[in-house]
Amino acid sequence: MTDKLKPLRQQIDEIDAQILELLSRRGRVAQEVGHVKAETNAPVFRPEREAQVLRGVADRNPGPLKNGDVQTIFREIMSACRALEKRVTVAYLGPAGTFSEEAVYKQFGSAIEGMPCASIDEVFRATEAGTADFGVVPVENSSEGAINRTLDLLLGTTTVISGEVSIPVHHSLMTRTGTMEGVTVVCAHSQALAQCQVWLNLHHPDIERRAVASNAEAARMASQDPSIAAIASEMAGEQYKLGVVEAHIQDDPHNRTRFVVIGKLHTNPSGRDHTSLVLAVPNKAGAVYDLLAPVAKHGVSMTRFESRPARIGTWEYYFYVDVEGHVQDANVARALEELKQNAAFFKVLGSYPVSL
Ligand SMILES: C=C(O[C@@H]1C=C(C(=O)O)C=C[C@H]1O)C(=O)O
Repeated sequence: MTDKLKPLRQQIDEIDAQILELLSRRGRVAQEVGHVKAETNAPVFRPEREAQVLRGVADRNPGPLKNGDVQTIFREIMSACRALEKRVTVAYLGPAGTFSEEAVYKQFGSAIEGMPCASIDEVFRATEAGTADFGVVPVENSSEGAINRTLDLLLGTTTVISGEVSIPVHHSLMTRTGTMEGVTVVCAHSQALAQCQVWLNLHHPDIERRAVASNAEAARMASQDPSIAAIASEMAGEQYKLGVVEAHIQDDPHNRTRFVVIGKLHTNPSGRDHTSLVLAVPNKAGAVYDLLAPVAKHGVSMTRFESRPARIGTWEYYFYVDVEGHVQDANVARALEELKQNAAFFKVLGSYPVSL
């Protein structure tokens, strides 16, 4: 056995030496890129370029490693190379161990400074003030719909959307002991309680449900009190040394949350992009229909349409619309120009690469 392993491990050692040499070369080139950018005051983080690199490695991947795994490795390589230019600071809804933190790492890799914030409002504030270079905020969940606070803040922010990240959201029921003995209350963020309501009704109909600030906070509470069970990610459970009572209790097995990256950076076209806008129309018959006509006319696909009350006491709404393409694409530019003519309110939130 050992005789057979030895030469194979020698091969791996030789390959690792080559990988290390190549990584070092890549790092030195990234440093040069950093110097060129510094001369022209150009931004360090280029989401469109990173998206192209990640799509490229998936397209050219000869196997046997899976595309997603190769992309994870390259995500980290780019993160480490980027950190040689500058370590970007990213604000997100904390504490550590939330799905927002997972989204941050999926977008930026781990060579960053994470800045956990107490609320979505604070993420916007930190990014607007420049305390953070970027912010990552949840915008919609596949089972529960829009994250209204994010939509409301996007309306007035001076930041733009420079990226999107979508991650699978799996919830587990966890306690200190890994059993439900002595448990009188289940704590989680209100979204997570909603995403697990059918399962809870079926298995624990009589246990009190309590909404808390985040799932990670619920996990922290459960770690200190045996009468509390938390619904959170297993990552958060591990952080607080909880035992799993039941894994994957979310009602929809394909449950996902989409996040947007906010910042001051206007992203260039990557070849596969989305553009987000907010619109309002005068309150008259057929106005929404007329408003959206240019989208179809110019062959632009709409991928999302969401409404929010304008909160000015009348039945008026803001419409949050996502379309395929970049504001610099000719058909998108023409459609937006016409949309703007018919709109009482019009704001482009940003164009950015489609998430992996
Ligand atoms: C090296 C660059 O800077 C950053 C790092 C990248 C990389 O390591 O491939 C890609 C884009 C930038 O976010 C670059 O702009 O090319």
